[in-house]
Amino acid sequence: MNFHIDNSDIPAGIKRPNKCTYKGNNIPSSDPLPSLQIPKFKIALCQLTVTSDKAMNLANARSMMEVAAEKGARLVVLPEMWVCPYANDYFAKCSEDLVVENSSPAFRLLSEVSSRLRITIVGGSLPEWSNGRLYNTCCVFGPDGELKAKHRKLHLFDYYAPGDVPFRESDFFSTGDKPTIVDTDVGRIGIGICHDIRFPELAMLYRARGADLIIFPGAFNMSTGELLWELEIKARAVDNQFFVAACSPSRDSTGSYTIWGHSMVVGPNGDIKTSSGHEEMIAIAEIDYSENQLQREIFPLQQLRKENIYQLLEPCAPKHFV
Ligand SMILES: NC(=O)CC(=O)C(=O)O
Repeated sequence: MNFHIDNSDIPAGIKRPNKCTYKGNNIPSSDPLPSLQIPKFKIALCQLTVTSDKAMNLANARSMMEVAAEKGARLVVLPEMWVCPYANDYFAKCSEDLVVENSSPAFRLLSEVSSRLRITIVGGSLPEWSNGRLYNTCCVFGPDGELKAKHRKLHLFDYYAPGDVPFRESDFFSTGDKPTIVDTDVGRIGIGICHDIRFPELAMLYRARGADLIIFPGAFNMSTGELLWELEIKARAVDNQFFVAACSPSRDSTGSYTIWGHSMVVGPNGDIKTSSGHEEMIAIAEIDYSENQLQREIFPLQQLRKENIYQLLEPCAPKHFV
């Protein structure tokens, strides 16, 4: 299992000095933990109701972020697809070009709110239009209102469960091609979008790069949500011994795709720090990164790894098991 982190997409000011090549058995045994110096802070997950009226969604996001900041949150998170319903009919018509200056109302909103309220915003995701392609994209803004990172969903959600409504994101979106890890005022954060949570290698990569927290804007449906939402969030947290936060739209959002909700923050030992129901609300939790360190002392998993035994070099043929 070889990973190469390319953070060339991250603005120069926040680039890590060295690129890191993670070769499976080469996970640093003691991560750099600059964030231990960061005092406890509050994270707010805004579980918005998304309608077919984009202007209304933007206004609603603005007021929920303002309430979150009033409640003391320094890190505010929005859900996957908060500018339009998570439905094929809306992606192209609600898309925004994030590069052409002033052409993205959502970009302007996130930049303005983050700088005015002096907060870090992980801006959920929106349909991004770029060079003739659509991406499902998350933007991260710092308290100076600057874009710090942009993550394009790496794993598109193509789903065909018998008896359930099929969904093919790949009919509309192109995939991203980079992991996204960003140093912010509230720690080193790895970003994934929804289905990205099902690929543990991505979270492991973020762990190897010293992430304190991973954030997944997401929108699981009623079947996958009930069975897997909490399980996936907890699994990524306990395997990697860091915080994981996942923020969903509320269930009464518009569209044929019914959303599970239950935005949640889970700590490094698997305990739920906050969890919403399925209705519109803001879920707030306190994050203390010393819990990551404590958990790593209680269970020193990194030191026990035996990559020489289970490193994934190639797809396993059955003969490997005899
Ligand atoms: N939005 C998604 O990627 C949906 C998903 O992963 C799910 O399980 O539902």
